[in-house]
Parts: sequence; structure tokens; C-alpha cells
Amino acid sequence: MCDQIVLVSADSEARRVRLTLRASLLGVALSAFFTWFDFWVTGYLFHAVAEGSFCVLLSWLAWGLYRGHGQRILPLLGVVLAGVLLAVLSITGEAGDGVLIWAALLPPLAFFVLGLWLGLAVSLGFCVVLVSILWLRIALDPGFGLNWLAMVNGGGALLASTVISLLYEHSRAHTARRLAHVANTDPLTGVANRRGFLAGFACRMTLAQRSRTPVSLLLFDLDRLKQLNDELGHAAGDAAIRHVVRVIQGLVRRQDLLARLGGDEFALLLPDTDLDGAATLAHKLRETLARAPLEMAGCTRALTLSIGLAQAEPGETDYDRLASVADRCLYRAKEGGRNCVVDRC
Ligand SMILES: Nc1nc2c(ncn2[C@@H]2O[C@H](COP(=O)(O)OP(=O)(O)OP(=O)(O)O)[C@@H](O)[C@H]2O)c(=O)[nH]1
Repeated sequence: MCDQIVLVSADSEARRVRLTLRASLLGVALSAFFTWFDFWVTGYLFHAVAEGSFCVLLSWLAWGLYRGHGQRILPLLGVVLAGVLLAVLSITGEAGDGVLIWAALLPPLAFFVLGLWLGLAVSLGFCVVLVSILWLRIALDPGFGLNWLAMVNGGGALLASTVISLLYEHSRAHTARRLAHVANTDPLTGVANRRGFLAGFACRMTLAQRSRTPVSLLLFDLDRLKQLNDELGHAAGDAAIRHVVRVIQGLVRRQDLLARLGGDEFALLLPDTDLDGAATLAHKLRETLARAPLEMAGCTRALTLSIGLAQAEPGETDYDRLASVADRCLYRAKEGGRNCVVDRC
């Protein structure tokens, strides 16, 4: 639930809802115009009534989205309404063959507003329902104002626009996931970077607040990386950073959040863990790393960590205070000679 990609996709869902609200407002303006146009200029009363009803329903939908209600169900309702309107226009045949082509607008709208799977379901459902009703009408009533050729053209356009929208939405969603991954991940180690950590932090703290469980933070820093870089080269320093991450990943739980904040500084957020539990884990990390030396550039080096700890206050969701306590402890660990854990400061 607190996965960074999930968080970013929730963010893009919120953006989608905002765009849907704007599109609805545009739809309100357009349908109001066509209601007036068909009522006063063309005299198509049936169309004027349909467009007027659409305008009222769309205004209600836009108002709901504006108030932040039903952000899942209202967009679906909006697309279904648009489908019904397009189907009614196409099925009546009053405006002739040409109007069927407007049905091809529904798939792009559905994919944009509802995303990949719901968009696909609604688009295919619309294709099946519309084509079946039109086929029945043509079969039962040869005088109906639509011919087979118009039907094949309209059905083809509808199917083509479904396939194009599907391909587009699939590639858009893939690119969004990829970008989210790159933006939130440290390329050297594959764990979260500072940005990913802060997103995951906010989500875990909110869950902990709800469940009233303790959360602790470890800040740790690899000891004497500069010296290692100078002696064995930058590639060996990189290997040391990756080794630390590998060792720690073997010791933490799925719900813990490990991140490289920058350079040789790391953070580990431990949900459902108090300060004593965090201190036990911190000692284990330090000892395990010290017992797992890394072979690099032809020699074996034991790596050590300095670790500072802090436990969040009940109800606390702010990163800065928690990080400043853990950072103070980390500073003391470095001052105290490195390769140690400081849990109270
Ligand atoms: N190889 C490598 N080195 C890095 C990377 N990022 C930062 N560094 C180096 O890591 C060193 C970190 O230095 P410090 O944390 O100040 O000090 P330290 O040598 O680790 O010593 P203490 O932290 O005081 O124990 C700097 O020399 C940085 O240039 C990286 O991605 N790869």
C-alpha cells in the first residue's frame, strides 16, 4: 500500500480527476450551446432535450468532483452518460448516417477518464451494445435511416479508436510507472532515494497514526568511505555502498523502508517498532556487516557503520524533528569513535 509506485499512481489518479472536472465543465458549456442551437436553430427537439439532460447531469457530475465526492464512481457515471447520449444520437438515426461517427469519441474519453482496464471494459461494452442495437434496428426495420455500409464504417471507426486508445493508454501507463520508479530510486543500489523515502515515510506514518503503533527511524553512515575511495578507487567505494545495502536488505522486513539519502548516508524506517526494538536491530546490522567483509580490488575489507536512532512521538508525522534527533545520535556515534549505535541523545 505504501509502495512508491502506488503513491505516484495515486497522485496521477488525482490529476486525472482534476482533468476530468475540467473536461466536464467544457462538456457543460458545449451541451448547453447545442441545446440552444437544436432548440432554436435546427428545431431538432429530441436532440435538444437529450443535450439539455446531458448538460444538467454533467453539471451535477462536475459539482460532485469539485466538492471531492465520489472520485471513483462519478467519472464512471460521466463516461456512461456520454455513452448513452452518443448511443441515443446514433440509434435514432434522425440526424442521418453521419452521426454514427461521433460514437468513436467514446473510447478515447473512457480510457482517459477511467484508465486502462475500466476504459477497455466500458469501450468494448459500448461497442457491443451499440452495434447490436443498430444491427437489430436495421434487420427489423429496412426503412431505418442507417444502411449497412454506414454501420460497417461506424463500427470499424469505433473499434479502431478503441484499439488506438488502448495502445496509447497502455504505453502512457507504462511510461508513468517507469518514470515514477526512476524518480524514486537510487540508481547505484536500487533502494529508495530521498524522494522515494519521503513519500514512503508520509504513508507509513499515517498508517502508524491510525493503528497507534510505534515507528522508529535509523540514520546510518558508512565509516571512512573517503579513505576507502582514496586507497582503492571510486569503484571500490561504490561496491562498498552496494554491499551495505545487500547485507541490510537481508535483515529487514518487507514493511521496513530502506533508502540511500545521498553519499554514504542511509535511512531505515521501522513501522511497528519501538526504540528498544530498533536498537536491537541496529546492533544486529552493525555486527552482521562487520562479520561480512567485502572483497574488492584484490583485498578484503571489513566495513563498519555508525548508527543513530529516534522513535516518533505518538501521532507525529513530520520527518524533520524525527530526523534531527536520529541525526544528533548519528553525530555522537561518529564522535564516539564510529562503528557503534547511539539510541538516546
Ligand atoms: N564511491 C563513492 N563514493 C561516494 C559516493 N557518494 C559520496 N561518496 C564519497 O563518500 C565520502 C563520504 O565522506 P564523509 O561521509 O564525509 O566521510 P567518511 O570518509 O565516510 O568518514 P566518516 O563518515 O566520518 O566516517 C566522500 O568522499 C564522498 O565523495 C558514491 O556514490 N560512491
